[in-house]
Order: sequence, then structure tokens, then C-alpha cells
Amino acid sequence: MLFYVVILLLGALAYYYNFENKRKKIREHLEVVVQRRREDLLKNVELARKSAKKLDEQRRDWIGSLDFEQLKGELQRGHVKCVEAVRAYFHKAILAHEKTNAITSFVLEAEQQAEEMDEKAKDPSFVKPPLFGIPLSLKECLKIKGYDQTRGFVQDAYKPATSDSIQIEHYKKLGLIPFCQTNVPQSLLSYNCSNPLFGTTTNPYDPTRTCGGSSGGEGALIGAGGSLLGIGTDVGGSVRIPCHFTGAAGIKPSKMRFAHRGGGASVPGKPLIDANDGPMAADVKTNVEFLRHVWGDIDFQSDRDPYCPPVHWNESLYSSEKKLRVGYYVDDGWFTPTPALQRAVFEAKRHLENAGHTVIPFHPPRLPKVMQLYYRAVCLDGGQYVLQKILKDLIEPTIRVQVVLWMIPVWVQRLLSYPMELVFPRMGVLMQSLTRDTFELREAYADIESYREEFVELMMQDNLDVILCPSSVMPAPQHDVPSKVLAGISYTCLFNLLDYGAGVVPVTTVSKADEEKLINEYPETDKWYQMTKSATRGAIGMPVGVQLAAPPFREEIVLRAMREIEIAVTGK
Ligand SMILES: CCCCCCCC/C=C\CCCCCCCC(=O)NCC(=O)O
Repeated sequence: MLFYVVILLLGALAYYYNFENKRKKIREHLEVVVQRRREDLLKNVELARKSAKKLDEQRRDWIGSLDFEQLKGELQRGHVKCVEAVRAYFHKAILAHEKTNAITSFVLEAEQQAEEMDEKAKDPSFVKPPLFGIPLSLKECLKIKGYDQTRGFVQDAYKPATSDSIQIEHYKKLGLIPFCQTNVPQSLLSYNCSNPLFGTTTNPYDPTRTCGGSSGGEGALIGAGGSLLGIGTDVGGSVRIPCHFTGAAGIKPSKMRFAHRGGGASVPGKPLIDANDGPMAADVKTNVEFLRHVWGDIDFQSDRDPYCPPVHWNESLYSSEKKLRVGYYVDDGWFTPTPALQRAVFEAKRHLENAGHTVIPFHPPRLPKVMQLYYRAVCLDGGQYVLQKILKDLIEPTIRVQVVLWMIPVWVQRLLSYPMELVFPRMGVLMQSLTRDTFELREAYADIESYREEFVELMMQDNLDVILCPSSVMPAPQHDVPSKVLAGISYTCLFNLLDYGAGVVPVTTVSKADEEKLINEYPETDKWYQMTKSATRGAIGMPVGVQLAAPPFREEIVLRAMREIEIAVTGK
């Protein structure tokens, strides 16, 4: 017996030694790659700076002071040249990058693309496309020719795309000029924004706090004024959470409203957890203008990807005079949001009511089940695809907790979930989420389908057009909190599970009264609540948005409600 135990221990030791040795070699190689990539980024930023300096300072500042609508008008009228817009935004993005570390690469070809467009515009018969010359920032994972899509994995550096995605082709056709790529968390499966290749992107309002993720670089850049319009992706909140954390506005449309052929994802092959790209900007108005033109011309994408239905921008939904019926909630029954987030929903409710809409209570059903189904379907192989990739890379410290969770075998998680339920019931629920086998996976898909039916039925019973709810559970926390408070995405991931269109609009900032309410009333009943409470302390002044959502192909209603709230909040 002793003999076998000794053999087993020796075997385990040899395995560990071998594993560590291999990891050490991988680490050494990857550290060299990181060094080289960071040096290349410094050179790339210097080239963008050189280009920006070609523009007279006064003119640069004037162009930089124009909002989206004004810049669009000046470019259309020929008062601003495309190359001037690109140089002005190189300058503004460098300033934002120096503040937040938001950029992973400037797209230096933007200058040449702009010059070519200016050349074409000299011909009096040339018809300018609707978004002529507007600089566009892109989340790093979006496929643009000549640039990497690493998703924060060092192993994927120096593997540039050989072509643009259909969507990028489309944006260029509409006149937009991609001018930079922005940072993401390693794997994209986090709502913070750190990776070992490019480091941590910070919140423009407070560097000790995250800008959110995974489209965090976009949030930071837009929040710091370095871009007028950017594109993110969202499989659990990655467009909406950074918007909420940085005071931006953005929308995740339902999956079929854009082409996906040839596009990448954090975890390929996870049907029913629907991801999509989505615009992000300083205001809702810009999102509307962008989508009006993209969807107005959606045949470009449908012709190249037959799985993208040619559903055009529906102006009559957006501009309708018919008053809306809105279902609202401030607490989903799974994770009570901090006071400022609840207040934001009540304020948005009041704005909608003042505009003549009917706003009634709505209760999203069975959120603990939703969380289980979401994690089950997002990590459909028990997290193995991402885990294997992470283990071949430098591991990002701020997502270590979730990496460790993925490493615990599913059967062990299940076993431990029962005692866990007694002391930390919500964690117990999540520990039962990852799949043991295909039987459970099929069951999860069937459950998601019936949950969708149930939700639609509930909305129909009350004749609801749109749902109003919090964007998250807290304002921007510190960088390591998202990986620890995994369950804090319930407000956003619900609408990925449902494949609804869902957007976030800024409404308020955290106030002193919110802080007092937090200290005196916010629950501390488990670790997640304790961490959320402590992360929210000292967040006075941080932006807070609300979320609106509607069933697929009704994104225009979501945008209408967002825009009405925006007008009530900002007066413009
Ligand atoms: C014991 C608990 C077991 C559960 C372990 C789960 C580990 C974490 C897995 C997934 C986290 C998902 C967070 C998603 C945040 C938003 C991500 C997003 O929208 N990404 C965009 C994209 O992928 O394109």
C-alpha cells in the first residue's frame, strides 16, 4: 500500500515539475514578446503624434471641440478635410491614452485613407458617403487588416489579420475611418480591462477604478474625449458595462442585426448566448445616427453574409408618436444594486413618465436559474477552451480568481456546492452552473429557449414595448473586483441570454446621499455584497447609467427610449 502511495506521490511531483518547467519556458518566451510589443506600441504612438503635429494647433483644437453632428456637417460641407479630422483625433486619442492606457495600436493607414478620400472629394461629381471622414475607434478584437486581434493573449501577438471583416468594410464604405484599436481584458470574458500584453486601462474619472470591460478601452477612450464613436462587442455586458462605468452611451443589438461571417469571438461555438458588436459614443444621438446609416444600408452586409437578414433601420419605430409601455425594475431578485443605481432607474422612470409614457413594475423571473443557464452556456465546455488558452499564456493577475474557478473540476465544484449553499447560497448556485456532460448542455439549451418564451409572454401580458432596469450592480469598482464579483453581471447577461437589443444611457453620478445610504442600508449578507459595498465606497462623482431593452429587431424602440431619457437629462 505504502509503495503505491509513494509511486503516486512521485508521479504527481514529476507531473508538477514538468508542468512548471514547461510554463517557465513559455513564460520566458512570452515576456520577450510583451517587451517587444510594448516597444512597438511606443513607436506607433510616436508616429501618430508626428502625424497629429502636421495640423496647426488652433485648427486641431477647434476640430477637436466639435461634437459628432458638427464634425459630420463640417466634413460634408468640405470645411474640414478628412485628414484634418484624423490628425485631430490622433492628438485627442494620444491625450486620452496617456491618461488611461486605452490604445493598443493607432491605425496609421488612417492618414492615407483620409488623404485618398479628400482627393476623391475634389471631383465635383463625387457624392460623399453619409459618415464621410469621421474617425472610428475599434475594440482590439475586431478584424482589421494588418493589425492583431489578440484578445489580450500574448501568444496571439504578431498575427495580423489579412483582411477587414465585413462590418469594417461596411463602415469604410459609409465613410468612417478606423484610426485606433482599444484595449480589452485577457480572454474578453471579464468586465474589467487588464491583460499581460498591454496592461491595465483605467477609468478616466478615477485611475484606481476600472473602465469596465470587455470593451473597456473604448469606454476609457470615449470617456476621456479621445474618440467620438467606437465599436465594442458584448456577450454579457461588454458594451453596456463600460458605458455605465465611464459615462458613455451604447447599445448591444440582437445578434442577427449584424453580419458575423469571418468574425472572431471570445469562445467560438456557443449558440444561444448571443454576442454582437455595438456602437459606443458620448451620447445616444451619435449611436442613432450611426445605426441609422449602417442599418439603412444593411444590404451591404446581408449580400456578403446570407445569415444576416436584410432588416433595415425602422424609422417609424424610432420616430413614432405612440406612447410607450415600459416595464421597470430596480432589483432583479439576485443581486441588489447599490443605491445610486436604483436612484438612476427611478429618475429615468420619472423622465419617461413626464414624456407621457406608461411605466409599470416588471419582475424578471427566476434570476438564479438565469445565472446558472448563462454560465453553463457561456462556458459550455466547462470553461476548458478559455482555460487551455490562458494556461499557455501569461496569466492576468486581475482575473486569477476566475481562472482558479475554471481549474476546479466540474464534479468537485458540484460536490462543494452543497455545503457552500449553506454558508454562501449565491456562490452555491454558481458552483452548480458548469456542465458535466452533453445531457446537461442540451437541457440548458432547452431551458434557455423556454425562458425566452416565458419572458416574451410576460411582456406581452402587460403589452410592454421596452424594459427599464439598472445597468449593473455598482458604479466602476477597483480593477480586481469584477473577477471576484462574477455574479455582478446579472443585469446585462440576462439580455444576452434573451438575445434582446439592450443599451445604456448615462443618467446621473453617485452622490453623497447615495454613499450614506450605501453605508447604512446596503446588505452585507455575503462576500459579494461585502465586496460590492466596499468597492462602491468613495465612488462619489462616478457616472451611473440605466439600461433599456426590447426583443430582437426592436432596437429602434430601445434607442428612442434612451434618447428621450438623454434629452430629459441633458436638455439636448
Ligand atoms: C464556481 C463558479 C463557476 C463559474 C465560473 C465562471 C467563470 C467566469 C466565466 C465567465 C465570465 C463571464 C463574464 C462576462 C463579462 C462580459 C463579457 C463580454 O461581454 N465579452 C464580450 C465578448 O466576449 O465579445
